[in-house]
This record gives sequence, structure tokens and C-alpha cells, in this order.
Amino acid sequence: MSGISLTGVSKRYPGGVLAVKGVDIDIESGEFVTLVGPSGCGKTTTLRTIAGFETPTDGSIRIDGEDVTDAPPYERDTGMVFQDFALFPHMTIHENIAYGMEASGEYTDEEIDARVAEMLELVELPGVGDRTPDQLSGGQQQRIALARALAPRPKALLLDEPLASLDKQLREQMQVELRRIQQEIGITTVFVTHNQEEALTMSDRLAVMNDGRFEQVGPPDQVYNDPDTRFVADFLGTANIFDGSVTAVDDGYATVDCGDVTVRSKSRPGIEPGADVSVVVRPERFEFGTASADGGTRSTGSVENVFEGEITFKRHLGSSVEFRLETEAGRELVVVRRSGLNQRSSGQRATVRVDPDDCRIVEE
Ligand SMILES: Nc1ncnc2c1ncn2[C@@H]1O[C@H](COP(=O)(O)OP(=O)(O)OP(=O)(O)O)[C@@H](O)[C@H]1O
Repeated sequence: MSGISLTGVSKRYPGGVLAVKGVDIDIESGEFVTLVGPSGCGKTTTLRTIAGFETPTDGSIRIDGEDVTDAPPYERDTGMVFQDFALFPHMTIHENIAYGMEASGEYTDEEIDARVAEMLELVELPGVGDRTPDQLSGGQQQRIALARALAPRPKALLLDEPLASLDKQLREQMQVELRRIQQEIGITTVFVTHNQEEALTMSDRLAVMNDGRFEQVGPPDQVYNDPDTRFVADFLGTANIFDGSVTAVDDGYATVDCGDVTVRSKSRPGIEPGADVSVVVRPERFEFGTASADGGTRSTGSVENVFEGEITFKRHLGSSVEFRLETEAGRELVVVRRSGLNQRSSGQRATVRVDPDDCRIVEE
């Protein structure tokens, strides 16, 4: 199996759009990496430079240690799946899956038949080989597209929003299925999506893209819990953001004056008093308390990080409940707690608090 390395890869399209601006990543053999970001940030362009459908303006690409920067797609040994499946409508499912192996001229008919049968087993659709694509559902067609991409044993699998056209339930089912298949054969995979939940649940690592750059690359829990930038915090999940000015830094913690409230947060290197910063608190990090009983956080013994307000909104999310709390100063906080623990309702007054260790200072 093989890794993929991008070094300083940029892409400027004819006409002038600089779609990718010097991205670097080393994807390990067998790793599942997701490129995630808003529409137009350069995800598809990055993937297409790996596949060889676009040539980078700058930088280099290696697959399995070999420099493929200028190699055409068919010399790169990658399998690609697109959002619209792109199955050949006039061919049977068997012919679709066999296509890449037939085209290579390297396999006997017996080898191809055996491999097609193996691929149909892998995607759990044995026995559909004689049908045509229009005789399969959307989810089944997408499995066949995956089987077709994997049949010639590519070094890497490249997936461009492959689940985007499926309805929510099927999409969730296919997320699990795709990950199962990827892990079963251990193939290096680059997956493009603008769906943050998909990125967080499926990947070994994700690269959050913004305006042609990688803002942060890391495992899902790290990128979610420890965002480097405000963009990453905002793009992945919900973030409570406190903008303010640092008044003190001691013992690795910063005190941030946000006007209506003071927040004490774990600091980060280079943060000095006087700096304008943003503090991010994930909704699950707040705990409910009572104003009189709290009297402050456990870590600081002060009233920092205790916020009082009225619950203006409550909704059930399944295993958890989301609350909106509005403070006197009009600040709205989003709080998520496990179901069953929360007897509070809209209209009630409440306090929430957060441990400074659960607060993150991010860059703009
Ligand atoms: N063939 C092209 N010629 C010129 N500009 C292009 C071309 N393809 C994409 N672009 C531009 O490059 C930028 C990045 O596009 P890209 O498709 O890579 O983004 P994306 O993150 O995949 O977006 P989406 O999620 O909408 O597919 C956009 O500004 C887009 O308009």
C-alpha cells in the first residue's frame, strides 16, 4: 500500500483563479484523509491534482514514493469515485466493474470474472452483475462505482463528494459501509466533502480548507476540540466565541476581558497581555449550575467563566439536548448536555460554567 505526499502544491486556472495556494500533506499508507471546507475553497481542485486531471502550477505530488507531478491519470494507479457515480449506462454491472481491468489488457477473462465477483461480494451486492445501472437504486449504484474503482487494485482511492446525492439515511448508511470497505482492504483514501459531520465521523485525519489553504490538519477529535483558528472552530460544529482583550497571562492561562464577561482560558504560546483574541467554547463543555451554589469555577475560585441568563430555547437532539441561554448583556450561549440530566426548560433562569481547560484561544 502507498502513501501520498503533496509538497507546496498550488493551482492557478487559466483565467487567473488561484484555487489552491501551496498545500502540504503527507498521507500515510492506508490512511483515510478528508478534505473538508466550504464551497469553492479548492477541495476538488486538490483532489484532481492528485488524480492527474489537473497539473499543479507549483509544487510536487508523490504517490507510493514516486514523483507523479507530470504523469497522466492512467499512470498514477488511483481509483476515483464521483458524486454522480458516472457508471456507463449501456453496460452491465459486470462490464462496468471489469472496465478498468479490461482496458489495461493485463488480465485474463478468468481473472477479471473472479475479481468482479470478489468486488460484488465486497460491496455486498452479489448477483447483480447482469443488470444495468438503471436497475439499481442510488445507493447500490454508488457501491458499484466503488467496486469499479477498486477492481484494478489501485494504490489509492480518491472520492469526490461520493455521498452527496444520497438522501440522509442512505448517506449515513453508506458512510459506515464506505469506511468498512476502506478498512477491510486498507487502501489509502482521500475523500472530499463539504459536510463537516461526515468529515468528523469518517476520517483518520481531516484537512480543513479555506480559500485554497489548509487551515488545520489533524485527527477529528483534535481539530474539533483544539481548533487553531476561528474559521476551523466555526466551520466544524457549533462554537461559542468570546472576543476580547487579554488582561493577564499566568501559569498557562489567560484572562480575557470581553466587555460584558471575563473569560479565563487555557492560553497558547505567544499570547501576551493586550492581545486581542477570541476564546472558543464548544457547547458540550458548559455545565449547568445554580448561581448561589457555584460561586466560581473549580479551577480559579473566582466567578470567572460563570454565565447567568435565561433559557430562551430548548430542543432535543436524540442523545443530547441543546439549550440557548441569553445573558443580561444579550449574549447568546449554546449549551449541549446529555439527555436525562437536564430538567431545565425554556423561560427558566440558569447559570452555566466552563472549566478554563475546556476553553481555547484561537487565531483570527
Ligand atoms: N476549470 C476551472 N477553471 C477556472 N476556475 C475554476 C475551475 N474549476 C474550479 N475553479 C475555481 O477554483 C476555485 C476552487 O474550486 P474547487 O471546485 O476546487 O472548490 P471546492 O472546494 O471543491 O468547491 P465545491 O465544494 O463547490 O465543489 C473556485 O473559485 C472555482 O470557481
